[in-house]
Amino acid sequence: MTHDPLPPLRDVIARHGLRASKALGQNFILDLNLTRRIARAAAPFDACAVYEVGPGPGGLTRALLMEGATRLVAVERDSRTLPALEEIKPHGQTALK
Ligand SMILES: C[S@@+](CC[C@H](N)C(=O)[O-])C[C@H]1O[C@@H](n2cnc3c(N)ncnc32)[C@H](O)[C@@H]1O
Repeated sequence: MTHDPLPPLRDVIARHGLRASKALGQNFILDLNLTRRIARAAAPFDACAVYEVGPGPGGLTRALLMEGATRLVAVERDSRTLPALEEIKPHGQTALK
């Protein structure tokens, strides 16, 4: 996906009642321009499997998909974020653990 077809991350976070937990070191990046810059710094993803540790609600995950990651495995310890991550799943070959 080259554009973001998903609702704004801020809305997704609100809809799922997510709050960043200090105990889990959480800090969710809402700025898609910033997450895309981060993802671009790691690109290109041709023929790569991308492993993302700690996607939270998926801000960087979306950006990785938009910048060309087609095989993405995201591992998150906070199960509260899984419903938000599930919304991203149909937009890439994404595995959630
Ligand atoms: C700073 S937040 C990053 C959030 C996200 N990447 C973003 O784009 O905003 C770090 C994330 O790592 C997760 N985390 C912390 N320890 C972890 C672990 N051992 N395995 C998987 N996820 C972990 C936290 O629950 C949190 O969601």
